[in-house]
Amino acid sequence: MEIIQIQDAPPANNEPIILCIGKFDGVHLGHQSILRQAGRLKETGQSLAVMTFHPHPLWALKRDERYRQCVTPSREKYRQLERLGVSKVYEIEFTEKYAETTPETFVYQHLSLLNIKGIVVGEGFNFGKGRKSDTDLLTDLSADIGIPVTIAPLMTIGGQKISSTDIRASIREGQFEKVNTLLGRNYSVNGKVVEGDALGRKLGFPTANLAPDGDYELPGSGVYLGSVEIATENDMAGECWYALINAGYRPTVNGKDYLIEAYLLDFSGDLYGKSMKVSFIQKMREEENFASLDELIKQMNKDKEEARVKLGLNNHS
Ligand SMILES: Cc1cc2nc3c(=O)[nH]c(=O)nc-3n(C[C@H](O)[C@H](O)[C@H](O)COP(=O)(O)O)c2cc1C
Ligand SMILES: Nc1ncnc2c1ncn2[C@@H]1O[C@H](COP(=O)(O)OP(=O)(O)O)[C@@H](O)[C@H]1O
Repeated sequence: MEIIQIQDAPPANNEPIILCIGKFDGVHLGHQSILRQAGRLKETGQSLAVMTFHPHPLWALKRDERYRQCVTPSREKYRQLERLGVSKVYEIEFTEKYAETTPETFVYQHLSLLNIKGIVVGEGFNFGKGRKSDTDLLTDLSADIGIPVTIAPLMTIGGQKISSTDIRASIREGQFEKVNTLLGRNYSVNGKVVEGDALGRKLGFPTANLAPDGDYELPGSGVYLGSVEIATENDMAGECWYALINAGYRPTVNGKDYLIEAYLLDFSGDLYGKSMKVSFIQKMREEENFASLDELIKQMNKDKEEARVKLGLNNHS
């Protein structure tokens, strides 16, 4: 997949494309349905392209904290888009200056440089400077340069529209049954295994400490059931292990900074420096401040047993 970073107009290109425009944070079920709709419009010889923005406009312009972190920071977003058949991404660096782009400039001067056979956006899509820059205006301006626009209806679950903002809030609350349903896959954080205080192995629970590779919306403190995929040399498709994940501040050992660490069930080996994908399945309990390390170990053993029962693993290791 080709990723083209731009600050305003894209470089002129004659390759015929169907273009989806949006932030696509999370590449959730709603986004997936927009991409599927675009895929259906695609004729032989045409490819699927996405035009997206980074950072989120509401962070860039209003410093609204709810929009700083992402369900899928760029790298993970592009990995998910590629899986869904997208072969080209235009990533617009969203700045205060870019926000001044009028709808007319965006369509007549930017989009016109590409060979767009159709545009697909979700219902409620907004673009360009000014309040009336909605899907109707996009449809009208695009019609002037001969591009049909399809508005994909917003997908709902239980009467509620699927939204990246809600998903981010649910990640903070550790509600992974809900998050994973809305994403259509398990929420995950990618990164490298880094060294910690080397206490885990003394407690009988070595934990691979994660340095995330992007600005992820991170789970609230707690102990989670999940899995860890260890990357092979160049990609993320590697061995997968169930895991107990501790996210938070480790009050028992006076931890300072927020950390995600994973104890891989039935694994032994050296993971330092490897890339891993930590996926969250469900919350098991809150992180607690135990009076002693012995009490922490006792609880971790209970956690392990509970996890094995939940996962249907036999209890011999
Ligand atoms: C299953 C599991 C549950 C944990 N629960 C807690 C907890 O409730 N409170 C806490 O302070 N730390 C908890 N921890 C974190 C440990 O304190 C931490 O793994 C240990 O201090 C080792 O740190 P290290 O990786 O820096 O060596 C938990 C870790 C695991 C693997
Ligand atoms: N089952 C396991 N789960 C996680 N890490 C393991 C496991 N077995 C061995 N390891 C190794 O042990 C390291 C963690 O040991 P630990 O004593 O917690 O040290 P640190 O504080 O540096 O993370 C991991 O980074 C990994 O290399």
